[in-house]
Amino acid sequence: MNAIPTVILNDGAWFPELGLGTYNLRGEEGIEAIVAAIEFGYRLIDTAVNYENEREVGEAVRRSGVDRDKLLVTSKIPGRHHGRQEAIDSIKGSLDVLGLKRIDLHLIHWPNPSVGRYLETWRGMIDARDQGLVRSIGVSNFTEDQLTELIEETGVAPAVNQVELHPYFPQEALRAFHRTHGIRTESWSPLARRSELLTEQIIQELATVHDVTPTQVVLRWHTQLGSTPIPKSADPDRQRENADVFGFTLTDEQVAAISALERGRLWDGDPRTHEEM
Ligand SMILES: NC(=O)C1=CN([C@@H]2O[C@H](COP(=O)(O)OP(=O)(O)OC[C@H]3O[C@@H](n4cnc5c(N)ncnc54)[C@H](OP(=O)(O)O)[C@@H]3O)[C@@H](O)[C@H]2O)C=CC1
Ligand SMILES: O=C(O)C(=O)[C@@H](O)[C@H](O)C(=O)CO
Repeated sequence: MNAIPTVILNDGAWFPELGLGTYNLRGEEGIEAIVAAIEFGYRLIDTAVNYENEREVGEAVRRSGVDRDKLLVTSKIPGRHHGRQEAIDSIKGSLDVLGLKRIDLHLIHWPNPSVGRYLETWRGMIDARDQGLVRSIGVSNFTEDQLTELIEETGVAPAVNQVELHPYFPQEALRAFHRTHGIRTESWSPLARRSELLTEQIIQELATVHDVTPTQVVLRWHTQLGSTPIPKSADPDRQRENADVFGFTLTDEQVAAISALERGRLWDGDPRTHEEM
């Protein structure tokens, strides 16, 4: 298997082109699944306070035996912790539960615009970075307008915006905005949560053409768009399959044909209206 390549974020930190989602990976089985992924070469592990599995992620990092500096752990501030001091307290809480000295990338999980505290929260994230509690800071589910506000008010652009992105929802305009501002795109639900996406004719055809699996076609599409997908799998064979996508290249036409599957979000996760606490 080819190693997972890395890119450099706008703050100079390294960042893998593919990582592991951990939503619903909990308990001893969850720890074992995450350790297995690290053994296959995953270096980016995505968690959140609201996944209630930061303990498992921290334990997997320790158990893996891989040098801490070669692993990148992401966690996220939930809506109920919005606010400048609340953000710092939330990060300290995450560090405690993870049992780690540093979080590599911390995100505001959802902007929750009706609460109106994401800008204050962003100021707290900047403080936390300056205090060395986290290495990189970013956001999740932020729109262009919200990103613009953060940048104009603080002069600090998020390193990453983790958003819903898959062939049914390719987010072309938002990705272009990210490119202009040096923000790395990260794709959540990159496999569209194993919906009928994997049986779409174009995906099946390209899998045959490249002698890979449908999942690998989809994940390669993400990386060629310049986004970091974080597929979740509890199964070691599927984890290995998902990470092994750097040995073939889709043509520009093939990338465009996959993007043409666009039809919209998986569920009603529009961050202008959907809020999570
Ligand atoms: N910031 C945010 O608001 C959000 C962030 N996320 C993050 O993104 C991650 C990934 O998104 P998620 O919603 O989990 O969905 P994914 O698109 O990653 O799909 C996960 C599903 O696909 C299955 N699967 C994985 N690999 C394969 C494969 N090779 N072949 C067939 N089926 C496969 C998994 O099953 P199995 O485990 O059995 O393999 C699981 O049912 C989350 O885990 C979380 O970390 C997700 C949603 C919102
Ligand atoms: O997985 C995440 O990070 C989420 O934010 C989820 O809560 C997601 O919004 C979801 O699964 C809702 O059904």
